[in-house]
Amino acid sequence: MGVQYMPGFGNDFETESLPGALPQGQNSPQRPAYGLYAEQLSGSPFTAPRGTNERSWLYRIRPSVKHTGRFSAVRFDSWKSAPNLGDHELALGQLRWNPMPLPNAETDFLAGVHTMTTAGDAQGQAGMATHVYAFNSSMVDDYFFNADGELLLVPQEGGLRLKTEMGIIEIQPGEIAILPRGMIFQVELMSGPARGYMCENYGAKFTLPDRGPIGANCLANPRDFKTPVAWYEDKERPCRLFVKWCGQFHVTEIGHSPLDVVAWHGNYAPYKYDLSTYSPVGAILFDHPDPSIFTVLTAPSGEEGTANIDFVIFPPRWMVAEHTFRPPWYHRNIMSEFMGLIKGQYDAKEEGFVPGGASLHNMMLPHGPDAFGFDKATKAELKPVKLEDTMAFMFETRFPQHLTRYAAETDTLQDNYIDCWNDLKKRFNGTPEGDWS
Ligand SMILES: O=C(O)Cc1cc(O)ccc1O
Ligand SMILES: [Fe+2]
Repeated sequence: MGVQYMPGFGNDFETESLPGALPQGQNSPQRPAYGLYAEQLSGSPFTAPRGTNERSWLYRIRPSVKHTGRFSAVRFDSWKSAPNLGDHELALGQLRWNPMPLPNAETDFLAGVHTMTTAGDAQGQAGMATHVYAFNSSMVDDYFFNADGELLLVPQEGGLRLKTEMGIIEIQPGEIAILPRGMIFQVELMSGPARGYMCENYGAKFTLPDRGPIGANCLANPRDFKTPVAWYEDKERPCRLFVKWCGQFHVTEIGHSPLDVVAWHGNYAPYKYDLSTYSPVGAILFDHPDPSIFTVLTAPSGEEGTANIDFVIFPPRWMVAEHTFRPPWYHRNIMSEFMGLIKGQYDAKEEGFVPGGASLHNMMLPHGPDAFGFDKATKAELKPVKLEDTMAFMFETRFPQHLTRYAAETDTLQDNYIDCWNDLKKRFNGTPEGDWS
């Protein structure tokens, strides 16, 4: 039987993998069915307002206290947390990277995560980190949870099977998954090696952006978000649970799998989303709108309209704007923009920004189409054009993004990125027509 999901964003779901395992009418019966233990997992303070109050009730073979023995410190040196300042000497600049190579040595998900940037402060529960991952082996008896934030996974190559406490999620490139803070999970490869991007959100959870005058439909529609049905493994053999907690890693050895939730109900749960179900709304007469029209998920910061993180995509779409420079305009931004490319080409950078690669346009640093893209767009015949077979994305944050030493020193860093604007020539010649040759 394939993996099954329940549709909806932030619903109050209920699911059981054995008949009658989920109590009805109450959360904490004296003796739950099947001898299960009842346990609450709180994703918000008890007293959070209804709209942001998140918790689930899990009915499991063992309570979570049995899934942690004594902890000991362990290191994953390539996974960094904010604040992580001053560990490299690369000067400020607009930056771009080639794809992280797939590893030769056996590497699992935890070892394959390499942090590119950190922003804000994990302990202050504000900010984020951007990571790239590449790995070639599945976690077998190892499990993990991240107390520092929820994880947004964006595969670029290779499918992932995310076995979580609350069910199994399978994602391919073009899909994303969100694993809530504290959720225990294991990552398996579905076929070959995997590469992709991950955003770690230290702040308030991702939610759907308000649509304002767009109305009740389009952009990311709630029914296209999928939460897995309950699934468990009753596995008794030596296992390890790794934990990331305030930027440090710890491990505890247990004699069984912690993925033992037979039934659950609630609204704190992992989910996936297929980016091809995003219904973009854009310019149908003239001008290039702000990229916020392509926001899939937003993680608010407490200040209205000022996201801790916006997750934005640049999906296939028609370009029809008249008398308009159609690609992104030149830009300086108080928000900091980390971009990746899942497939195809990005219209502002047809060369150099390749699938699996990344770019960083940090707070107030100018960016925009390269000279080739500018030339092409200013000379283009403005008939309807479809941007096809493409999917770029952006993790945009209100906080400046600080490079890790890995990002600053890796061989994949392009040393000539800023040359892409070299050939933008002066067009001003004192005449109203300008020099558009
Ligand atoms: O290409 C970028 O860096 C992101 C971006 C996209 C867009 O549509 C408008 C401005 C902008 O910076
Ligand atoms: Fe920008």
